Amino acid sequence: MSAENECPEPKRPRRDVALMFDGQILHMPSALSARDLASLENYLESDMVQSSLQEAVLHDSAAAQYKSRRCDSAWLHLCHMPAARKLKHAIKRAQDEWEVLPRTKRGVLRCHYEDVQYTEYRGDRLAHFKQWHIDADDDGGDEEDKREITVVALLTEPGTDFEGGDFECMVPAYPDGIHHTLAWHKGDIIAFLAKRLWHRVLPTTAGIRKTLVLWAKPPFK
Ligand SMILES: O=C(O)CCC(=O)C(=O)O
Ligand SMILES: [Fe+2]
Repeated sequence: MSAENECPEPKRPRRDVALMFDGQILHMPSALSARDLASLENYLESDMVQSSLQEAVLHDSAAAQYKSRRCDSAWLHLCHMPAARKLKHAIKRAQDEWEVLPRTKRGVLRCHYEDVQYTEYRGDRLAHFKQWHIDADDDGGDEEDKREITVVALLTEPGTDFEGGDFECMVPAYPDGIHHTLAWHKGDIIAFLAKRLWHRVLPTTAGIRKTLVLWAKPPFK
């Protein structure tokens, strides 16, 4: 068959990496390829991962306001997955933008990556993280409060794989800022400053919303 007769899958128009919402979110469209997503899907559906999903734990820092959350999470190494490399690449891209983590004299990023948080927001649980929160509190003393950069990868498609589950943010800050809803797609990655961006996830009303979150913090001495 000649190339003209082949019928490739329709591709979404390529979108560029963009700073959004007053520069508080760095949006990286299609950062995960169809192949990355397919291998992740197999792994995330395995008994090993499914049996380690647990009701997500609340962070008790007062300012971070982790008070209202209902979803299932597992902490994963993902070291063998191409997606892990892409998440770290997104952290590096965010560091280039915001310079919040140290670098070596040669300019190489020095940081500690947490394990990856995989979360399922199930429609049948009306799962959510609807409490406005930041991921780390400047004045907090918890290990989580050392987080500087958050990256989130969306693994299922809004409106197709799940309903609801909007990612919302408020800029410049909660409670008096402007309220935005992120328009993003399966395979997109966003990055933001863990101590700065006020955000939340509205209830998923059908299907399953799935995300990976990676946090980077300064290296241990
Ligand atoms: O799943 C998301 O889109 C973000 C989740 C979140 O805000 C968090 O785990 O702190
Ligand atoms: Fe968060």
